[in-house]
Amino acid sequence: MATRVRPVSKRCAVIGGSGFLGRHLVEKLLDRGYSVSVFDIRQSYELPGVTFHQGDLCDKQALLSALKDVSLVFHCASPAPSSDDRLLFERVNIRGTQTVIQACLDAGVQKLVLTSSASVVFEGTDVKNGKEDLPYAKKPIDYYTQTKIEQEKLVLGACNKPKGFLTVAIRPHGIFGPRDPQLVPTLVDAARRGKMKFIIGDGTNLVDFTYVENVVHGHILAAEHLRADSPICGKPYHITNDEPIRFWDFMSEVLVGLGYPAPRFHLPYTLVYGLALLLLLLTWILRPVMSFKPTFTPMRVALAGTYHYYSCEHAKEHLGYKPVVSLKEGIARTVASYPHLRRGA
Ligand SMILES: NC(=O)C1=CN([C@@H]2O[C@H](COP(=O)(O)OP(=O)(O)OC[C@H]3O[C@@H](n4cnc5c(N)ncnc54)[C@H](O)[C@@H]3O)[C@@H](O)[C@H]2O)C=CC1
Ligand SMILES: CC(C)CCC[C@@H](C)[C@H]1CC[C@H]2C3=C(CC[C@]12C)[C@@]1(C)CCC(=O)C[C@@H]1CC3
Repeated sequence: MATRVRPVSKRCAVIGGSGFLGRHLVEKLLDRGYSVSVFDIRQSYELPGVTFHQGDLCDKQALLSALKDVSLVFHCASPAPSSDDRLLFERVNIRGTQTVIQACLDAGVQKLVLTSSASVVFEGTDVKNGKEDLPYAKKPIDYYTQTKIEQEKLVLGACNKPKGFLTVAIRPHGIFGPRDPQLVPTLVDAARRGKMKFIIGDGTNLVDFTYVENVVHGHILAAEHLRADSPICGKPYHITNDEPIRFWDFMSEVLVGLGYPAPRFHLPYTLVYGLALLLLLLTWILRPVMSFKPTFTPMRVALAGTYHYYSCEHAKEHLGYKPVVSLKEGIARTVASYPHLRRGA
């Protein structure tokens, strides 16, 4: 029997495909008939239809073998924001992204979709219904954000219609869902250590939390709309759930869903932010003798106590984007996916 040959245009690569978002993206791409090449420094699963290439994205030769016969690349690799390691962020997010672009050009890749972040415009002060034309943060709140800005500029700047190399950036915000190693585990860890009794500020600040499948949907729409005659070339797009929620209501729903009490007592924002700065200073001073990671970093306190929600009108208009999973359903699926993090488990 003759084997069915997939068209070349249905072969894509996901750099960072072993991660939380990357794996969800890979699964949806497979559903949609793509064959996928995953490039990552670690291999976290096996799936039929996926070829794994283990390597560091700063290594162009390693990347080139993963990009063979690939016309579309998704770049969603990054060190974890909590690592706060300046040199690592600069190496991977800036120099590594330059290497990714060069490898795409050398391999004849036609489309590059970057996972950026809505945080590229966040400076620790309120952003309400922020659109894509907000300026990049002049004083980025941490090294992660600083290097995500440089990364986005590099990818969007590399868009070159005459060369047939098209790029676009997706800016998600507060991604959550099954298998997320960051949001729910950090929250539950803080709750188990009795640190989730307090609401920072008055608790009315609205923010975006975006269910992972909506973020995946935005990426695939962007890839499929990326053509030389499309207005999306070289542009960033916010992808959110389009349902801003109070930060502390979201935290409470997840905590209560997992059997923990909701935070109740209010603490002034400036006091907690000041304490977080002091704690950060202490970690630097004590680094030669001991190392510890504070739960309440200035970045987390800023995210917990300010408004940060973004408009996804441009994505609706140019990509035909509409969230596919509501916030309520996303929270329910997420809570159900963490039985091992339930209180008493
Ligand atoms: N989680 C969130 O709330 C948000 C995430 N993002 C962005 O989404 C993307 C994916 O994030 P997550 O899935 O949450 O993170 P993750 O940590 O689960 O996945 C990142 C993947 O990148 C890989 N990686 C890191 N350094 C690498 C290197 N040098 N070479 C090859 N692979 C490398 C890791 O092994 C990991 O599998 C990142 O670019 C992140 O900046 C943007 C907005 C919000
Ligand atoms: C201890 C509590 C005050 C907070 C626990 C939850 C936090 C770990 C998360 C709440 C908002 C999240 C968030 C991100 C990481 C996890 C949180 C801080 C990002 C920084 C991830 C990377 C981005 O690009 C932006 C995200 C904004 C929201």
